[in-house]
Amino acid sequence: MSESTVEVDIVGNTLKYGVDGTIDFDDILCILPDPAPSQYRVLFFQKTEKDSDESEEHTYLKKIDIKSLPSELSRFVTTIPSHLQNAERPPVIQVVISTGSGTGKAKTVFQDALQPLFNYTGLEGIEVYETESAQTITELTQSKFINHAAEGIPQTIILLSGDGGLIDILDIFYKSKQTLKIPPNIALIPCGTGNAMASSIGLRSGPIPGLPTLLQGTPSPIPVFGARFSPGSQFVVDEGRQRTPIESDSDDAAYRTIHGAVVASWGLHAALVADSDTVEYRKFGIDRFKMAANELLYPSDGSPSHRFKGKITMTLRKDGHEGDVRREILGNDEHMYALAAMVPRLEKEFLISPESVPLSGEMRFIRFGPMSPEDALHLMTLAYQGGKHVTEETVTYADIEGLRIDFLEDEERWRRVCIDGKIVAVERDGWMELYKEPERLLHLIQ
Ligand SMILES: Nc1ncnc2c1ncn2[C@@H]1O[C@H](COP(=O)(O)OP(=O)(O)OP(=O)(O)O)[C@@H](O)[C@H]1O
Repeated sequence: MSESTVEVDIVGNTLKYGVDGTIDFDDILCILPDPAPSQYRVLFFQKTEKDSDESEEHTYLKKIDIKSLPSELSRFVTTIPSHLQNAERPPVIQVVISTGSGTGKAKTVFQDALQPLFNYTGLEGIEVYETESAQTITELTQSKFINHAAEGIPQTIILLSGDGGLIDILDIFYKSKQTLKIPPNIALIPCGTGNAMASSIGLRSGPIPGLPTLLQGTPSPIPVFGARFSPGSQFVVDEGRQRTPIESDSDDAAYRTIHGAVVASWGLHAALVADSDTVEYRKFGIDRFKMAANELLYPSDGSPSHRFKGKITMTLRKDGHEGDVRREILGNDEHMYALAAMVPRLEKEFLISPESVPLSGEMRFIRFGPMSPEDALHLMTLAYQGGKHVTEETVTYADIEGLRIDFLEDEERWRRVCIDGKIVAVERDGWMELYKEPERLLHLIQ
């Protein structure tokens, strides 16, 4: 790096270099010590302004090499973590670009920031995969990630996606019959719509969210829940037009299982996620959820919002008895919103479960019954205002060990549930049961 190292000055909270180079401290990703003595590499973000209607705004990762380290910059000095570089047991680094996530920015984020990060840090041999269909991540997990884990090969999977990518991976891991020797490390670069997991572990700030944590975070086990369905239940895919079977993870034909780490819901939440998962709605980014909610609360045919019918049974811990549980059936069979969450946030500002601690393994249940659209919207607004909805009398908020719903609906569209963004249509007279998985097979960099 020596041929192009520059002198720097610190003025306030900015680094000045060259003729008119300026870097705001907030735009510094990290400073890497160079193998050469007294040299450092500053990695920083630089935004290009949108100069015409056609061109998109980009945030690029750039670098300068500097001759000395002013003390004001010492807090940025970072060494490459062992989940990216390890002389003794080099990890396989795999990047997955989910081209269908969010509003389709994942590839741009990779080209503008992640690829330069690899170049500037000298990380080589990175395997990069782009999704070509909704099955790509599942196929990659079956053909690559599971085998590495079974062979004891350390691996880091960098996911440029929403929650969907994480869920595709974990479902295959939890259904695998292989003995898994080493959990993969998963790093999230949130590129989805809700990005519930990334929002919950605090990855949603900075010019490229997730990138600082990739460099400075450490792995933690991911708690996972299982959702068992009565055997005729199916995935809803292709904008609601098709149904696909749920792979069974056991020889037991009595149920089907899906795994998740974020949320299982029925009622308003599941219906709005399902209805808004179309190419048309996806163009609106995060607003697609509010638009679909509006249509459900104020149906355009003038009918009242739906009263979802089903019997809900909560499994609760008995006070003071570790491991002992009791079951409680809700007194009312009509519902508007029923949701179990393993994380506090479903979007950056949507705090559905303020008492949830991310990655703690707790599961919380949030439910309210049929009410006017205005009152329902008020509760949703409170959720955006620091999760205040949970103190309202109309809301049930409970720390649960499990949950069962027996659906009492004739029409399929009211039997749709959402598991971490995936939609399942439960069969008529069918049921869903949620439970906490005892094992932790994957690690998340946080
Ligand atoms: N090239 C592709 N063709 C078809 N489907 C794709 C493609 N790439 C990704 N997908 C699918 O698009 C969906 C995107 O899900 P993902 O969770 O990553 O984003 P999101 O739904 O926008 O965000 P979130 O779940 O955080 O709200 C997934 O079901 C994924 O399998």
